Amino acid sequence: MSSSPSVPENAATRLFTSLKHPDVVRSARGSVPVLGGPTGLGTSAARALTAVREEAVGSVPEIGDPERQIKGLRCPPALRDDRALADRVNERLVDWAENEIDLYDDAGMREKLLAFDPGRSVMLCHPDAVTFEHLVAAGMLLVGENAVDDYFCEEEYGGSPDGLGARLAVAQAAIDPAHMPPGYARQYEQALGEHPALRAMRSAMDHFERIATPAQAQRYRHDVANLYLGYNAEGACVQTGRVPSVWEYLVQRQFNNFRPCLTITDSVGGYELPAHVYALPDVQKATALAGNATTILNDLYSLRKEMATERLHYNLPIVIADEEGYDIHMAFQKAIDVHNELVDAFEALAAPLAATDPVLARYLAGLSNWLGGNHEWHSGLVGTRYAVEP
Ligand SMILES: CC(C)=CCC/C(C)=C(\C)COP(=O)(O)OP(=O)(O)O
Ligand SMILES: [Mg+2]
Repeated sequence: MSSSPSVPENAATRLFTSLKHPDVVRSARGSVPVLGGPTGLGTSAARALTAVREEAVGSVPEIGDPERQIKGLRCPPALRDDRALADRVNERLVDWAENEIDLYDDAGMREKLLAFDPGRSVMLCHPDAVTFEHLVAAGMLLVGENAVDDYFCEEEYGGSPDGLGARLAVAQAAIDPAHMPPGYARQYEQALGEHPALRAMRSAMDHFERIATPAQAQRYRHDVANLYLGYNAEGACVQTGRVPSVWEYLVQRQFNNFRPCLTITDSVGGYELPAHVYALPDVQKATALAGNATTILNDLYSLRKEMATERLHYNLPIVIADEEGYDIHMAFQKAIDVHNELVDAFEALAAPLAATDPVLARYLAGLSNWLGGNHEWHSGLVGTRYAVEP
């Protein structure tokens, strides 16, 4: 059964409401809208996008606990918080992971998944999700992506940098079918069915393809291939014990990035940013800036957890400390500045871009929503998974 989640009234939802033009807001399976030049809607979209940060805090004051947030971090506010909706999504995801995927073979699977709280992540990051099923599809991808990380990259479930590239190529083939003669194809099919992370990604992709157009599904595959390129870069650093320079780390982190989660915003919202608009250099730049900001935010919130491990700590403050000779506290402050510069650059670019095209305005607001939602999700896990100080 599906139902439309409630979305609080604020700057971003006014933006979405103002964009409900029949030519631009269609079901994800509908035809691609033809885009015109700048419109009156576009101009108001740009104003509303800029206003998301300034106005929405006032209209949704109950979201976010300053005590759990990193001081000095500038980020758009989350636009809604609906624990009951998050729980419903979690329930579906746990049922899927336990009964369809058999995701983790240890006894604590349910607790592990609930502690990770993927339902709250997608509820917060996609306040304009068009139906409950769209949120579930986003949640399955999130769980699958983390399963690949757990099983193939991290040590907890046998992951390691050794041989990582070969395993990630097969992981990509779980969402991007390989084509070969039938005799070999049977072995490939069997391999996909035998590994929990591969089963998860394949099933999640099936669900996603029900809410996405072929171009949106292909966008996702491309972003995940880049994610795996980034996992390989991290694996190489861990394997050789080499701390990259700051610029090189930022290059690697642009691939090893939350980007695949952000760029499904239109699919989850039930509309499509056309491929030729998505491909524009400034749209790519805005998307990268948003993805980089929200990924560096993860570095800040997860620093303490990551410093507690034995392996090389792949994290911006660590890299800054190594390059600049700072102590970790100074490096943490500098990494906050990097995050804030990325957010500012995203917003400075997004506002004029939004004025050019109402569908693009909605997509950019969706990226902004993801930044705010992801910040709230991370700070909500402070005390369990994350911390506010190094
Ligand atoms: C969900 C997804 C697409 C993740 C890809 C990128 C990624 C693994 C992160 C941005 C988070 O990195 P990290 O491994 O540091 O995660 P935790 O800090 O352990 O949550
Ligand atoms: Mg981290």
